[in-house]
Amino acid sequence: MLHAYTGTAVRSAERPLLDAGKGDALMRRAAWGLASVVLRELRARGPVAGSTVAALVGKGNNGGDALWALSFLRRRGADAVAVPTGKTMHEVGLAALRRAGGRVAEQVPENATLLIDGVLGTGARGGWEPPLVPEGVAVVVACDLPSGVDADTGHVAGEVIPADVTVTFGALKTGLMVGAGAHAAGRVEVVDIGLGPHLGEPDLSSLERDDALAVFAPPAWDDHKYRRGVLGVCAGSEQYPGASVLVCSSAIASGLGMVQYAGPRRAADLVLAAHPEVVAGPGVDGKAQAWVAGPGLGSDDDARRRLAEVVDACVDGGLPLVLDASALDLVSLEDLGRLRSAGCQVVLTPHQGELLRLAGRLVPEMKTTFTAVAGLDPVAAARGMARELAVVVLLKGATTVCAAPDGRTLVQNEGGAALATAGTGDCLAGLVGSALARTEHGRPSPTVEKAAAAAWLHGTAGAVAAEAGPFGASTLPSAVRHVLSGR
Ligand SMILES: NC(=O)C1=CN([C@@H]2O[C@H](COP(=O)(O)OP(=O)(O)OC[C@H]3O[C@@H](n4cnc5c(N)ncnc54)[C@H](OP(=O)(O)O)[C@@H]3O)[C@@H](O)[C@H]2O)[C@@H](O)CC1
Ligand SMILES: Nc1ncnc2c1ncn2[C@@H]1O[C@H](COP(=O)(O)OP(=O)(O)O)[C@@H](O)[C@H]1O
Repeated sequence: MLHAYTGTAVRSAERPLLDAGKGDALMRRAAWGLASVVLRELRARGPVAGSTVAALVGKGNNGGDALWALSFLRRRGADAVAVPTGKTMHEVGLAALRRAGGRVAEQVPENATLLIDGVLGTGARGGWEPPLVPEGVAVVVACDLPSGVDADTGHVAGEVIPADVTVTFGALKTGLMVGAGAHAAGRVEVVDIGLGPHLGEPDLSSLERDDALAVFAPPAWDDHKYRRGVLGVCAGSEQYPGASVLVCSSAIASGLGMVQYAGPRRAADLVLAAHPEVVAGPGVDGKAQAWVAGPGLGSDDDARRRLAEVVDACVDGGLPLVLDASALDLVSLEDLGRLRSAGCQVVLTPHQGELLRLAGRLVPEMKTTFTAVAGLDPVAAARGMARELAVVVLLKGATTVCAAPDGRTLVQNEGGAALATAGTGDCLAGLVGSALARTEHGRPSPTVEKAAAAAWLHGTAGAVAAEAGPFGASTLPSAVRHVLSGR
């Protein structure tokens, strides 16, 4: 599991070391880490001696890191060129560069093969306008953060130079894990500068492969179908029958004992045609150990009745429930209160539009806040909703944010924009349901972690599917099987 800290927290962690007079040592350690990554990138492309490395240098400490890194690179024989973006540069760093034989230029030289972005780090406020990067630059390495990324949220207020690699100091920053910041950062490498004892609790985390696969573990040798997990699916309608197939297919592909479908004839027939193993009927009676409700349900009286039936079944059995799509427009505060009282784990899986509608209906006093933060700070939006409604919220988007009522938050970035196609959210709902329905043989995982594991599997399957070209949601379940087969 990866852990990230806000830029603010990292700055506070640096404070005792700065107060102890260790600022210069910290900077040199950070810069040496940056130079090491740059050397590796250069060596992968040819000899270091004789190559030209340029750095865009801001006036703060981020620029100081870049200047020191250039000085180390100059001593390895590279032509090291600082390009200031303001009137001043970090004095000690500049002196080090000059001592090493580096130079200062007004523009990035046309023959530069590698560019260090050392303009803004954790001290950035608002946006900036980067200069044009010459075409010959083969690699961009960001110093601490791509300049202009908000280290606390990942929001990019202005423009950004997309990095191939970001070398970040002290700890992963939240801004490198969320939204535009995660997208601009490229591959992220962390350089330890000794902040560990001062960092405290992480702001958020992200599941890695093994964490997610532990949730979707294979059955135990003596499992039977009911012990592996039975998922109830209340999805699809006469108008949107396909959603029922997508939810059931992805759940089956993730490895469950049984999928039970509750819905109208036309949708049930489609499900059975695709998966004769599904147990289908009009109502909720059966052996489900968790339910997914919502995809393709519609908004008519029948949808209301069907959702009410599932909520009753979950309340009666204390069963976990995933509410997605139409169900997010239908569920009431009273429903959520009853589920909570019955001890049910509840996961809401809105995209941004659904989150805003949900806020408007259920927490009108918070609507303005949610509208303000939803786009630029999805973590705050998901956390706010999870806290207000006392449920786990999985907020979909380029970064999927899973937040628990106590604030614990996991973010996943595995999928790409190829996932932005109708019905992939239905597949995700099936995977979240599967994570909640399955019997845990090892250490029990908190609900928020199960939701994040489903997001990891969904995103990774999306990436696998995209390798073969554009795809539709019905392709995802086979990619889910592919991912799980590579355990
Ligand atoms: N502390 C340490 O010992 C260590 C710190 N480390 C490094 O320091 C970095 C933080 O350094 P920092 O605090 O100097 O801030 P930094 O990100 O360089 O930028 C602030 C400068 O830019 C300016 N500015 C702000 N926004 C702007 C905008 N939109 N457009 C244009 N200008 C803008 C702002 O000027 P102002 O507007 O305030 O006059 C200020 O001068 C951190 O990311 C890491 O790389 C490592 O070496 C480890 C040890
Ligand atoms: N730009 C993107 N990058 C990565 N994933 C995305 C992007 N856009 C959408 N997704 C993912 O695609 C899925 C879409 O879900 P949703 O909007 O509910 O679709 P539907 O309701 O049609 O099934 C979500 O899992 C979301 O996180």
